[in-house]
Formats: sequence, structure tokens, C-alpha cells
Amino acid sequence: MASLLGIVFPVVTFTGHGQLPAKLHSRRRLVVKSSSSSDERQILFNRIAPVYDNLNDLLSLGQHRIWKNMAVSWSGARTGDKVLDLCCGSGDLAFLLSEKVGPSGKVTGLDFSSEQLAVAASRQKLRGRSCYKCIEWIEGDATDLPFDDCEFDAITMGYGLRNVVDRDRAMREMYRVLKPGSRVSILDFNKSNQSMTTFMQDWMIDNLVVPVATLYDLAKEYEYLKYSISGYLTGEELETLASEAGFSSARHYEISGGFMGNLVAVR
Ligand SMILES: C/C(=C\Cc1cc(O)c2ccccc2c1O)CCC[C@H](C)CCC[C@H](C)CCCC(C)C
Ligand SMILES: C[S@@+](CC[C@H](N)C(=O)[O-])C[C@H]1O[C@@H](n2cnc3c(N)ncnc32)[C@H](O)[C@@H]1O
Repeated sequence: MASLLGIVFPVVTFTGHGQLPAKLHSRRRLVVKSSSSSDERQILFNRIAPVYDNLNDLLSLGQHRIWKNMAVSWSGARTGDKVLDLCCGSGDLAFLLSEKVGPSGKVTGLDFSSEQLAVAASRQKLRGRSCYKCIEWIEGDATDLPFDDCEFDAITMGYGLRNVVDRDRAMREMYRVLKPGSRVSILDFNKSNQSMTTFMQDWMIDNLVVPVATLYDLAKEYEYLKYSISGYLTGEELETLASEAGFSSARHYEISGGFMGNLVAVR
């Protein structure tokens, strides 16, 4: 397991109109723990979809765009490739992939949240570059992919695997649909072995993330972050998960002081 420290001063940008929507209408309160079901997670991501992008920019001071760029670079996606962004959400990594593969390539973004996919499609309409036209959005489950064996030249998964209930099955599906010799690049929070890192992550979520999310009646949804990180796999365990799914090699890189991590596995 290697460690890369990438701290760059970002410019915070807002997608859409730069304004966060007014407080979301409060509905049934959601309590989502790391033991939550797939349906509860689907509800969660549908519910946060309207503010997801802007809160990510605000709460990470724009850093998440750097981490996503790193994940896409590590995927090895090149001009003309056919690539998959799993758990694509509002499409951040899919858009970055389309810039790598260009108009001659093909990007598929898959997610089981219809609301997240609606945001992705609306963002795509606002973008003029020809490379963005090559993206298609599919509503589906990462544990049961609607694709043939050996279909893709690269796969990315940004902040998705931690949220998938059956991670073993998702990893096996990624192996199945990847071409031999191709890579999967999986970006997520890092479940650190360093108690100070874990303390800092929890402190930031409790004292920065959740208070801001509370302004949008999303406290429970963002509290889930902490539970999901504690229920996630360490870098070493992710490397083992990939190897057990059949990948020939797997390396987990810690980034941004160990707050985040990226698994790169080769089929
Ligand atoms: C893009 C990021 C998180 C995506 C994300 C993933 C999830 O599983 C969620 C679950 C429930 C609600 C929301 C999400 C979600 O947004 C990472 C950046 C955004 C984070 C919300 C901000 C986290 C702050 C870090 C703990 C500290 C950042 C330090 C940095 C050096 C400033
Ligand atoms: C935190 S978001 C990440 C979105 C995007 N990749 C990004 O980096 O911003 C996690 C996404 O995973 C999706 N997701 C969780 N479990 C899934 C599953 N089993 N199948 C498909 N999508 C899933 C959610 O709907 C959500 O859009």
C-alpha cells in the first residue's frame, strides 16, 4: 500500500446557478446506518441529489474534483476507449472520462438513483463540448450489470463501493465486464489505520459536514457518512477484495493526508 499526499489550493466552484436550493421539504425522517439496506441507500441518494454537487464543492473546498481527476487518470482511460463509470451519481467522473476518451470513445454512467441520473443528464445538456455527447446514463445495479463479459477498457467508481451493500458481488461484476489487462479505479474515503486520521475525519463530519447539511434538513443523510466509513474496508482489505474477485494486481493509494484513498486493480 503506497501513500501519495496531494494537497492543492482549490478554487471553490458551484455547479448550476451557484445557489443551493432552498431548504428541501421535510419528509419522513430517514435514519441510515452502515447496516442500511440497498433501498434505504437508494432513497438517501435520491433525496440528496438536488444539493449533492454543491455540498461536495462547499464541504471539500473543491478538493473532491482533484481527487476525482486522480481516479480517472489512474483508470488508464484513453482516446477511443469504451469505459464505465459505476455509481456515477450526478456524473462527475463520467464527464472527466469523456474528456479522456473523446468523441470517438464511449462512456456509460450507471447508477440506481433516478434522481442522481436526472441531475447528470441535465448537466450533460448544459455542456457544449462534443466529448460529452458520447455519455449514456443507465439506471441499474452495480451488483448485476447489464453488460457483456470483457466489454470495457476501463472502469471508475467514485464514492460508490462503500455505499454498495454486496461489495464482493460488485467487485466480481467489475472483473467480469472489464477486458483482460484493463483497470478499475475506485476512489473513496480512506478507512485509516491511524487513529488521528479517523478522529479528524469524524471531527470534520460532526462539526462541519453535518451542521451544514442540517441547513437542508439532511443531517441524517450526512451522518450516514461517518457510519459508512467505519463500516468500510481498509486499503489492505480492498486489495484483498480485488484479488479474491480475480484481479491480477491491486494497489491502494492513500491521498490528501489519508482522508481519501484510491484502489487501482488490473484484470
Ligand atoms: C465527494 C465526496 C463525498 C461524496 C459523498 C459520498 C457519500 O457516501 C455520501 C453519503 C451521504 C451523503 C453524502 C455523501 C457524499 O457527498 C468527498 C467530499 C465531500 C464530503 C461531504 C466532505 C468531507 C470532508 C472531509 C471529511 C474532509 C475534507 C478535507 C479536505 C482536505 C478539505
Ligand atoms: C456518493 S455517490 C457518488 C457519485 C459519484 N460517483 C461521485 O463521485 O460524486 C454514490 C452513488 O452510488 C449509487 N449507488 C449506491 N449503491 C448502488 C448500487 N448497488 N448500484 C448502483 N448505484 C449505487 C448511489 O445512488 C449514488 O449515486
